[in-house]
Amino acid sequence: MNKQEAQQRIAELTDLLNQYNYEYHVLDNPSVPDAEYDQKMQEIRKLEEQFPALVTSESPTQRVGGEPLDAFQKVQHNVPMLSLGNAFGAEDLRDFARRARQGTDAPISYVCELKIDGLAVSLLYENGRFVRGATRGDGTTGEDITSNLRTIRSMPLTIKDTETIEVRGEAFMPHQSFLKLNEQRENNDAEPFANPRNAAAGSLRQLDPKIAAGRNLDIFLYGVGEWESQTLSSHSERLTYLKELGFKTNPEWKKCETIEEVIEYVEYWENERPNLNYEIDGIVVKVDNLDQQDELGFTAKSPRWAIAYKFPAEEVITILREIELS
Ligand SMILES: NC(=O)c1c(N)nc(OC2CCCC2)nc1O[C@@H]1CCC[C@@H]1O
Repeated sequence: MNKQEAQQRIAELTDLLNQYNYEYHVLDNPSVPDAEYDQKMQEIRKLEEQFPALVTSESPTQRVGGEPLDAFQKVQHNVPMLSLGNAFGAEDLRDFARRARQGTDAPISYVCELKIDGLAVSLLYENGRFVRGATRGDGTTGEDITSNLRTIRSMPLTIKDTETIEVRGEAFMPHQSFLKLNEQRENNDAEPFANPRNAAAGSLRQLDPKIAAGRNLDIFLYGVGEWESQTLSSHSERLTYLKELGFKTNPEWKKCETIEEVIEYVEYWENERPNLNYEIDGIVVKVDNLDQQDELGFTAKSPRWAIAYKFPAEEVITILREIELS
């Protein structure tokens, strides 16, 4: 096979393997057996060994980077990554709705999302390629953890939209991965992680991407920061668009026309929470219409158009789950 043919075959394999990866890690619905995925990964690795000049950063072989970093670079968030005010009961949610109604004339509809208990991250794509990943940090300055975020299999290395778009979400460690990791750590006399959030944060702060690659991290995307075109008019349309682009969005989000509907959603998930295979610490409630979000604006550190309804701490349930699995 000459270089030209190898380049053609590498491109074919890259598209195929990225599709298989998407089906397995985002749709949870693989169309080919693992053996076929492994066989094609073997084939592209061999071709890239024969023709090193043909290796591109989008190749599925490049998910797990090379050398460990010496330190993380700082990243400035041009659009601040804000935190959320809290609500602890239905009345707090009704107060939130009352305040929102004072800030805008049109009727308000909401979007409710499970509040994933992980690490808020920012993913920057340029010309359809993942170019930089960062932690939220203090909201304006985060750390560049691109090489670690690349290792999250459910995160696409390329998307079909070629404009500059910064996507935001929560990186997390699913329960099964957390329990398995702590089992390994205890077998190696290492300190177990207290909870999946700490485990995810600790994994993404490793300077060696090979360590993060072994931690079975996952990610749900829930918003955008910088975006060249900003043509959509609601948050729910954004969630739909992110899914179309191939991002993993949490399937449980719901558009609610009234705050009473929001309260029903919150009560449902307070009961349903133990049946999830990842940690949530509440529900995020957002005003859906983006113009209304702009009208409502922000306080010093959080939006007036969003609030976090907090569930009581889940330590007890986590311990019970460990007992049940041991
Ligand atoms: N953890 C989450 O699942 C989550 C979410 N589903 N949606 C948002 O929306 C942002 C947008 C404006 C302010 C918060 N934030 C979330 O988590 C935040 C990020 C920073 C602090 C919280 O963890």
